[in-house]
Amino acid sequence: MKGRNPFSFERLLRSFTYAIQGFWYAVKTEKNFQIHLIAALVVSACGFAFKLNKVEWLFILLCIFGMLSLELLNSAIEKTVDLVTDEIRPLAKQAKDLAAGAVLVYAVMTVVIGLLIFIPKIMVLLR
Ligand SMILES: Nc1ncnc2c1ncn2[C@@H]1O[C@H](COP(=O)(O)OP(=O)(O)OP(=O)(O)O)[C@@H](O)[C@H]1O
Repeated sequence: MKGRNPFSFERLLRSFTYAIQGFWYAVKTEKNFQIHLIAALVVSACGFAFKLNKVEWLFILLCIFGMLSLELLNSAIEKTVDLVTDEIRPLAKQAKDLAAGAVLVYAVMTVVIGLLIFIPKIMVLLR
């Protein structure tokens, strides 16, 4: 059937375009996402400055891209909740706070990984 092929190149390209639009919307409008992007750039610069090895880069990349992805999902959940209701409702609060909790849990992990990787290198510099 015409237009129904799930593997068509146009369909794939269209989905990719929508994803880029979502990413760009977050870059332009979402304050927390902008903060995470700046943090990602700073951490990457530190990674190059401290000449991280391949395994350290893998962990840093997982932290950076995982954090950015979760932040996008969190924003999507916030928008969905706002779409469903503009009234104060306990379920709306729970949904938003749970999504924010997911970001927090991952953020704690990224901070711990960042400290484990960078603190020994900073100590060597300070010796
Ligand atoms: N419709 C709602 N009903 C009940 N509580 C809500 C509702 N919308 C938001 N809240 C709660 O109010 C608090 C602030 O929500 P808000 O959406 O302003 O989040 P925020 O952290 O300021 O997010 P951002 O600044 O990223 O938009 C959160 O605890 C959230 O769960």
